[in-house]
Amino acid sequence: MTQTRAARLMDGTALARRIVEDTARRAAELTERTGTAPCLATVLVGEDPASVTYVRMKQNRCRKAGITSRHVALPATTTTDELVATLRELSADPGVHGILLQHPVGDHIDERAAFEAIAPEKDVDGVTFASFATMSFGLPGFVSCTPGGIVRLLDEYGVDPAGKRAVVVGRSAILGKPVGMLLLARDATVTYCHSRTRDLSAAVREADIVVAAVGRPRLIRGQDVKPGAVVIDAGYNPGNVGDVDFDSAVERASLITPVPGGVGPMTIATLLEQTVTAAGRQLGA
Ligand SMILES: Nc1nc2c(c(=O)[nH]1)N[C@@H](CN(C=O)c1ccc(C(=O)N[C@@H](CCC(=O)O)C(=O)O)cc1)CN2
Repeated sequence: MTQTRAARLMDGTALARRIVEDTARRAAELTERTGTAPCLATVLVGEDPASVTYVRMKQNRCRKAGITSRHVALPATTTTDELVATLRELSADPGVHGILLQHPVGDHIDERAAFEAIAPEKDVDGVTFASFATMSFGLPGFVSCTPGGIVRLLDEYGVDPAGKRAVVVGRSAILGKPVGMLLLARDATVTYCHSRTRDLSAAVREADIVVAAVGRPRLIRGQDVKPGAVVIDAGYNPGNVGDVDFDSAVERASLITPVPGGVGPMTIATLLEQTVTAAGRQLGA
């Protein structure tokens, strides 16, 4: 008789719904107490269809949670200086409590310069150097949203990273690097893999926790997953395909995030939660 072992799914949709419900309660209390609703400014450069969809999802969720949103749509021809000026204006505007610059912004723009124009107290997407530093040192501040959401999922499913080998595949500024720092802060032994890693399969086979965050469809295959490992798929690829080959990985992992319904919803829930926190601090409540 053959025995099949399939991993438990980590349900990001359900956890995100609970976080958004709690955030909506906090937003209502804050609005009642201060007479001002929390406000998130979303900034989109160009009309990349995926980015348009993500920004719309964020605005819809804001509306449902009692957070107002102000949208700034800029043409694809926007220069770095123009984008920086827009973000500085929003940073100085007392009616805006959080700022989200949708990534990517286009190759002709210096994205880092743009991120750094966001005031740290309004950096609810956790993309500035200041947020990276506070997050890495476990100090008060805002975490990068997808990494923050991943750690919440691990907590929810009772996964303690302490002493575990965590392999992060990808080193982007808003995902790979910060998720590694959060896992390190939880005492995991963290290895980063990237395009110059010599033997990715060998590294992944050692991992108790794998975070796939590279944007390469189905790069991580079941045969490379250590039996019983926790597999987090943070890949966003066209057609809702993750970076993990789910069908093979689910047979080896103990816990795995699906795509869709895993990490994605947690990204937006974290953004909303941090927007209300930012508003509370700025409104002195
Ligand atoms: N400034 C930022 N830019 C980008 C981020 C980010 O966190 N900050 N992350 C990604 C894209 N992203 C948010 O912007 C995002 C992607 C996917 C989801 C999501 O909930 N996906 C669903 C499926 C959605 C669908 O049905 O199409 C899921 O996985 O279940 C949320 C946010 C890049 N840019």
